[in-house]
Amino acid sequence: MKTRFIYNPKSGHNAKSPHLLERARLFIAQHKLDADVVLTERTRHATELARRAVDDGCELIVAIGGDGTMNEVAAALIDSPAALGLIPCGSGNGLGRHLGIPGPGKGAFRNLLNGDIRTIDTGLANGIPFFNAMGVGFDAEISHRFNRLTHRGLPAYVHTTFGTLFRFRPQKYTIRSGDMSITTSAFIISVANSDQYGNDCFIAPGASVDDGRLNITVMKSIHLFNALPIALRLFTKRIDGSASVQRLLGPSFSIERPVPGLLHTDGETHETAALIEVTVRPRSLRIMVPHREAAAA
Ligand SMILES: Nc1ncnc2c1ncn2[C@@H]1O[C@H](COP(=O)(O)OP(=O)(O)OP(=O)(O)O)[C@@H](O)[C@H]1O
Repeated sequence: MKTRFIYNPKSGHNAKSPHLLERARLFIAQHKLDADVVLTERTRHATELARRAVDDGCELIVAIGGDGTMNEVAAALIDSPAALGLIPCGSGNGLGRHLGIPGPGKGAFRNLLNGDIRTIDTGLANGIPFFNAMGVGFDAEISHRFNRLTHRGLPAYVHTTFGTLFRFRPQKYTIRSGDMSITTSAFIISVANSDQYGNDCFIAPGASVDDGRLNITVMKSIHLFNALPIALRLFTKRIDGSASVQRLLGPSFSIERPVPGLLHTDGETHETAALIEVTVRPRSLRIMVPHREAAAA
């Protein structure tokens, strides 16, 4: 299978140590693969590299990075015959965790040799693709601040979150889907394809990446007294029981706010219009996941 590895030297652990670059090259040599490794040089470059890989006839295109790199590579593979491979090494790895794709020290490379191909849904927010989750409000603000940090990881994420939490003000939104319309003040509106943001923080427990539907989670208010209980619920898949949370499921939604602002797609932020149209493109991305028997073992 003609394969190309796309390595982001700036993501997660790669920024601290380039050992995965060497590991990928060694893996190719050891298994005599028809494969090569290319490095990203700037934001969005991974999409260009992945497009070129598809044009070159690659059947497997492997992102070595976090959810941002995964998103950029996957964006070029929508509706293409090429499959995405993941060596998840970012700070959250939401899609990889949801799909049971192990980290590089735990079988991610082996998975590329003996994995199964699954075809998953793609979400689009005003035309911008996402594969794990998109969101507005506090969610997008945190992504924006987090992306500007030089030191990432769970401790930095927790620090950024709590540093911003009590200063952030909820905004008014109208969510529409078919005949349904809800106007509410919300702290976060998250639209998830998978069940988690990353780091086993479950924003949409029970979500499926191939059911042709997206999961909206509206968090209405977060304040001094409910922040910790909500955090505990997020990490124990019990967010549904919170009085501050409302969930919706469907193939398309619009989310309207009074003014334009930020949204994030898989953790990368974008300025966008006040009206956000969110749609799903069912089963449009092929991705290599652990072989069913190996995953069950
Ligand atoms: N050579 C480069 N120089 C600077 N930025 C880059 C380069 N290559 C890719 N990027 C950008 O690096 C960003 C971070 O990548 P990625 O999300 O994979 O890592 P992460 O943020 O550490 O992981 P996670 O999303 O899991 O937290 C992406 O926005 C990507 O566009």
